[in-house]
Amino acid sequence: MSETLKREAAARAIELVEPGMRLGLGTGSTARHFVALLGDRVRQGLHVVGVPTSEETRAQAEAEGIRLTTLDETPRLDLTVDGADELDDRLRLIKGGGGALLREKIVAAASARMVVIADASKRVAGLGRFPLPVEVVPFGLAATQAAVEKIAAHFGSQGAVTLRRAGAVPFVTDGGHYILDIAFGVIHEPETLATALNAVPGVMEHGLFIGMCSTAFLATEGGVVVIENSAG
Ligand SMILES: O=C[C@H](O)[C@H](O)[C@H](O)COP(=O)(O)O
Repeated sequence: MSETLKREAAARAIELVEPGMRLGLGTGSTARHFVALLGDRVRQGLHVVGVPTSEETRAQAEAEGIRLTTLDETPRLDLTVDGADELDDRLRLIKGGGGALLREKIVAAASARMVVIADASKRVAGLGRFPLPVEVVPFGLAATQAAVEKIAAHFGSQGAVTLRRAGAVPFVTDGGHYILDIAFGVIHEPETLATALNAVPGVMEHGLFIGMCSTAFLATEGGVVVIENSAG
């Protein structure tokens, strides 16, 4: 996706921001455009407060001069704007390609509204083309991975469950956890899979965001397509 299209999707989401709003600030290359545009608005005098979903976004938002808060100080947010790795027509999402899924999900759950910004290539008929990230605690990794592999096989995974790496060492999330990426191909029952993964000791969170997103702005060469989901 070109940076221009990412920015167009972000610009549509900026139109939803109103003075005084409490915002969740997403993570990734598309959310980065939203934070940059928000910084422009703040410099023009807009008063909002934001909760970043990663240390990367925190650093960007601070550099942009956006006032930040925490969910401890501000437990309810008005709007979260974030990217996604995949979404279907019911606005079920896969997130976590950048490893920020745990904070992203906590922030989205604390928000009255979650809006996804992405390009149309992220839209799929069925989730699972993008490997599903599962965040796990380092303690007991082999046992947790074995349990996740069993679930992956039960739910039709045709591929591997892979420990995400950053060079020679495991990738470590902002929360100090590891990521297992499950190659599915197609996930036939995302809701049931989500429940099964949530039940594994050692699994902190997974990248299936179901029933959380209410609106998506998908940028195409021909303009921004809007998908709404009243259940989100
Ligand atoms: O952990 C990362 C997040 O879930 C991102 O929002 C997701 O990976 C999409 O990122 P991008 O906008 O760079 O494609």
